[in-house]
Amino acid sequence: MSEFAVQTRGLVRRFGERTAVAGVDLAVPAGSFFGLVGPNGAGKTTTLSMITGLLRPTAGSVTLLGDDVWRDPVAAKARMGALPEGLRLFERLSGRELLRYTGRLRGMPAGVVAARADELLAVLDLDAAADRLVVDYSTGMRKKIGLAAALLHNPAVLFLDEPFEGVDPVSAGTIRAVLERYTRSGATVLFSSHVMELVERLCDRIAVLDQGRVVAAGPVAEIRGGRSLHEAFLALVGRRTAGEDGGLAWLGRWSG
Ligand SMILES: Nc1ncnc2c1ncn2[C@@H]1O[C@H](COP(=O)(O)OP(=O)(O)OP(=O)(O)O)[C@@H](O)[C@H]1O
Repeated sequence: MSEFAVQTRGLVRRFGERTAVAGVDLAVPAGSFFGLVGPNGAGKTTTLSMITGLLRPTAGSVTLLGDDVWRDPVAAKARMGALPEGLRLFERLSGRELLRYTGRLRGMPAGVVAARADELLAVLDLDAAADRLVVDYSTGMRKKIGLAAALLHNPAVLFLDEPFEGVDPVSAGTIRAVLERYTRSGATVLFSSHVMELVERLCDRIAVLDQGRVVAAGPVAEIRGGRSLHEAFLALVGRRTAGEDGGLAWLGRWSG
């Protein structure tokens, strides 16, 4: 088996004239908790979509535990779970029905699905809402049921696009605990986030993307270099703060 859970080589994605991902090489060691960070529009979602087999790369390759995601998608997808950005769920199913349906799509025995669904619903604090329709779920509940669906078949590698966005601190803590438990068992998590404090707390390695390229990658302590990850991030992506150049002079000025 490959020592890398995920490896991308020369990954490129163009949309017409625009190059969203401009040659990304990532090596995610098996068993790591890996963060993909970068400013808005850096190419995180596009990269994750290509890695998870949702968006065909313009060039380059992706392997998952040695299987080529685009040449052998069935083998690769059997070993991955994914919580994509803006995940569309089956709104007219209850949370429990959604998990049962997901299990059937994965070809899992009904008894195993029912038992795992009950456990996931309980651990993710969704048991009271298990029989309510997903359309009535809050943002945090949707992330949690999406995570349950992604974990149901016990994948070796889990991909999460902004799993904490719009999630309150209680649900974020629950999600974090489940992910930590999952990586302790030897699984790999690759997730994208803007929340540097969380990335710093959870990840052992990160890659920083900017304008479709990896501008830094490695162990968190190395990237931080004695600073907070937030400071290191700002230094790497080199953005000035909006309004510092004298724009918005009219804002907050009232007369009369
Ligand atoms: N379907 C598309 N068609 C055209 N351009 C796209 C498409 N998807 C993404 N892009 C462009 O590709 C670039 C990277 O977008 P992407 O969503 O991957 O960034 P991101 O790092 O995930 O950003 P965010 O943090 O805001 O979610 C952006 O310039 C975006 O406008």
